[in-house]
Amino acid sequence: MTAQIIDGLALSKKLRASFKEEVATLTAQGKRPGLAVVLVGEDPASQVYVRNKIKACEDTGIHSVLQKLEAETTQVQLLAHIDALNKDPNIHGILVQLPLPKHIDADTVIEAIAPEKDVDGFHISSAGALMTGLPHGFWPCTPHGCLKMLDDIGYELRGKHAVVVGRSNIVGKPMAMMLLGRSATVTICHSATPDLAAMTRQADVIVAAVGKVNLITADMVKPGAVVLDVGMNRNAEGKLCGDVDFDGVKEVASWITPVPGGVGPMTITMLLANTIESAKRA
Ligand SMILES: Nc1nc2c(c(=O)[nH]1)N[C@@H](CN(C=O)c1ccc(C(=O)N[C@@H](CCC(=O)O)C(=O)O)cc1)CN2
Repeated sequence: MTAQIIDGLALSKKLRASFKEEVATLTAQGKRPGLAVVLVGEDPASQVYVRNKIKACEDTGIHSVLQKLEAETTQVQLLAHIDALNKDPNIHGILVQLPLPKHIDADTVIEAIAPEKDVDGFHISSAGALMTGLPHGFWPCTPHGCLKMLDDIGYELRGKHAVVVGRSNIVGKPMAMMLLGRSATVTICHSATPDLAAMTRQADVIVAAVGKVNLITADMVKPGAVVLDVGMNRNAEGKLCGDVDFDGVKEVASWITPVPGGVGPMTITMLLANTIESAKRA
């Protein structure tokens, strides 16, 4: 079996076209969605992601503001920027690009964002809403993008076994909650899981979100499983790749996401969706 590709670029294009129409309608009603992106320092990958986010806003008609702060910015200064954005009526979403420089505590910064503008879905209020199934807050963009991809291929999660590899607050934990919300049986694996392959071999759906090249190989995948690759790594040749050995696993899986062109673009697409939703709620 050769897996079918879940094309995150194509799905993003389709969704963003519908967002463009929605934004035009909101703008005509005087409710143009606005996103503020805050980047501290000069991490090269973060610069690319931030640029892509601003470009996606421009393409969709969303008002965007990029605040580039130098790496030496203090936590107090950053918190003052966030406070100003919290009070800005033209801004419906605030995003602080991660990772932050080591002298800044990311948790403190995330908690300073007004929950109603937390379009990254990282605030404790959004996390609590996801955990309890309440309809306020926002869902984190990367796992939400994964769920959208499963919906797009018409995959029914109810009763399926999903194995999430990775337990970060950004991907692993919220992904597990979203899958649970769809009545999947969910296993979360991490660095202390003794036999990862024994777990993944039982999975109907694997979400790999660790940041390790070739962590998931063909022998670890049940024939016909759906494999979503959230990893964003560089291999020994400097080529962008995920956590999954794509060439091997595609011969076993039924569906698979590529890197690049899979989950990554969907992260930005769901950020746009959250920003629009925030403007609608305002
Ligand atoms: N505040 C946030 N920080 C970070 C998040 C986040 O959701 N919010 N996630 C990641 C980085 N990220 C978004 O910020 C992100 C990563 C990758 C992509 C993407 O489209 N990747 C492309 C390849 C891009 C390239 O050529 O380098 C792909 O997979 O096709 C988008 C967003 C950590 N920080």
